[in-house]
Amino acid sequence: MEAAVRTACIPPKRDARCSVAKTLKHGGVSLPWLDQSQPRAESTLSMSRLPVMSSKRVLTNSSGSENGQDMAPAQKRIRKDPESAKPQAASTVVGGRRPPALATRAPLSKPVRSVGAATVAVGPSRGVLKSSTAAAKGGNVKQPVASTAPKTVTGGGGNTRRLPWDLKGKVSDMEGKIRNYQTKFKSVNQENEDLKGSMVQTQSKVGALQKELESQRNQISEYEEELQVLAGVRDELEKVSSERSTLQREFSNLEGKYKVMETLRDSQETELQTLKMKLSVQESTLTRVQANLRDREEEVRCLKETVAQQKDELHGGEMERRRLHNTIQELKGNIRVFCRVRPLLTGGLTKHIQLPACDNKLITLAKTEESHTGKTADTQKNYNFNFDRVFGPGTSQQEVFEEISLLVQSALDGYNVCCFAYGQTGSGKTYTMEGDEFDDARGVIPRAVQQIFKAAEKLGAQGWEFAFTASFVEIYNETLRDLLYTGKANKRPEHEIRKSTNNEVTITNLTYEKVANEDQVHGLIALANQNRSTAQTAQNDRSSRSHSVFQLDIEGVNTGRDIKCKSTLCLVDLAGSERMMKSQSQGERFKEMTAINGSLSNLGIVIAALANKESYVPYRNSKLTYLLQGCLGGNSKTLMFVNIAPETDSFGETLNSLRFASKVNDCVIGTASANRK
Ligand SMILES: Nc1ncnc2c1ncn2[C@@H]1O[C@H](COP(=O)(O)OP(=O)(O)OP(=O)(O)O)[C@@H](O)[C@H]1O
Repeated sequence: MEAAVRTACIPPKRDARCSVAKTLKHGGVSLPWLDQSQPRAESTLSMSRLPVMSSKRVLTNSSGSENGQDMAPAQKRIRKDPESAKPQAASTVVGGRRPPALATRAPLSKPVRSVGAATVAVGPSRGVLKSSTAAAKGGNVKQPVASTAPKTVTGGGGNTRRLPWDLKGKVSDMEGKIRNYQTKFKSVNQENEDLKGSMVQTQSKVGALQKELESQRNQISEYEEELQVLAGVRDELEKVSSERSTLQREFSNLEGKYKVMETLRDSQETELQTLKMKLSVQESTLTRVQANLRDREEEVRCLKETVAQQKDELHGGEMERRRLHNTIQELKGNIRVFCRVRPLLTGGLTKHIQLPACDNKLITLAKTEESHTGKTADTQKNYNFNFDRVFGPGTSQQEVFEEISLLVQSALDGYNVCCFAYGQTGSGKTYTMEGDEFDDARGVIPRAVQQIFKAAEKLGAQGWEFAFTASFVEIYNETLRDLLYTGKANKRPEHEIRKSTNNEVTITNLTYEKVANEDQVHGLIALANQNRSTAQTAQNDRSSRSHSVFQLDIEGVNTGRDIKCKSTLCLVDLAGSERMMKSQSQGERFKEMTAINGSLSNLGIVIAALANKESYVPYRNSKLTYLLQGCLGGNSKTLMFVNIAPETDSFGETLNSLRFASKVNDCVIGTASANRK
């Protein structure tokens, strides 16, 4: 019933406000909260209810939710900017648009009718509603409703209305309402003050909270910094941890190695012990050996003394050998002649000639002479020649060399030695001097060279050192030609024989090749043969018409005994000695034969002059004698091979050669003396 009365007394908000305003204007009563000229009162009213409504209700409607979370942002906005919230609320009310909105939104929360007359004043705020309700409960709201009951008319819907004429009643109602509103206004003001107070408190709390928040933020930033530091520390720790694990792995590896090393050390210690034992055994052995060694050293010292004595004796023996050797050579004569008969090459013997009878030193050349008259029998004429040695046709190269090897030995003892082969063309001069390349057929030159180097090596043990220089020269038509020349043919130099102040004969521009062994000499002989064959191609059979002279200069030094020796081994293959008449030479050949015969007859003249001890020896009459001057003089040992051919048609030349050789053989060229210092 009371609710019904309250509902009847409360008009729709807008209508009621307008009707009250009209009534008051008409009645001359001034209501400050309705007057447009009193914005302060309305503003105050608005502040008391609208901010709450606008913040809470609007948020509720817009989101459709009333929970605290949705409200929180709005509340925060109000707290942050409370001043800005006031005009908003005020403008909402002043614009006069808020009430319809409230009326429209009212059904979303609670039915308007349940609020009763307090709906306009309270609005949707629960706090205000509670206050209004509390005010109503206080009895202020209910008062004007019951006093005019007799003068009200109840409509079909149950509402009570005053009769139109009951103005007093209406005024009374309005006054009741005014009182009611004033009471509400007061309570709202009070509530507003309370809210202000609480807002100030809240603001101070907010400030405190902000400070606290700031300090919290600072602390957070400190914590963050600390966190960063700690993150760094954590990284460091992680690094250290990984390093630690690496170190642990290395450590475990090292442990493994250490164990292996320990095992190795143990085995080596064992080995060391064994070695120590062996060492002690060895040391005792060494002591014994050292004692033995001292004994042996003493023995060696004694032996060395003996060796030295024996060396002295050997040297004395060597000197004695040389002296005796020289004596023998002197007894044999310083110029000796060997005759060698070449074997028959082609045909057999004719009935008119016999092979020369050879008997060591005798050769008999026999010739059967036919009786021209026919009355007497054919007569045989023998030509006997004595030489130092006669080699028959069957004599080997080795046998021939054995006879002259003593002479070759003299070259190492410091004597000049000259060996030359004389004879007609084809009699075997080259065969005797050079021979064939096969071992058995090797001639005097290769065998002499071999002997020289072997003997030099043996003498090396007695302190001798030898140096050898080889040269090979050809004399053709009284012209010298270097057989060891290796340059261009058109640039061959000319050569002259020179004699130094110490009577040494040299040839200008000649190749003097230092040789140290037998093979090198063989190489030079091969080169000389090549040079001779080249010349021979240009001029047929030239070698037969030229003299070839191989010279080996020997220098020996015995430093220990301060002895030096110097000598020349001269080996000569003479040109063919056939007579000019037989050859019936003409032109170039005549010139050749003239040169050959001139040099060969001059050789005979020189030998004869030496034999006769003539004051003048015509060495310079031919290149051959000039070149061989050192080897033909008093300080030399000379050997002449006279080579003869056994054929019938060579009889005359053979006889001629034997006669020439016989003259040489009769010469006694004085006593040779060794060239020693
Ligand atoms: N003792 C010998 N035993 C075998 N063969 C020989 C003997 N002597 C010479 N001959 C041979 O006789 C030939 C002529 O000999 P060689 O050429 O030595 O004569 P040469 O006197 O040097 O002639 P040239 O004056 O023309 O040089 C050669 O074929 C050679 O091999």
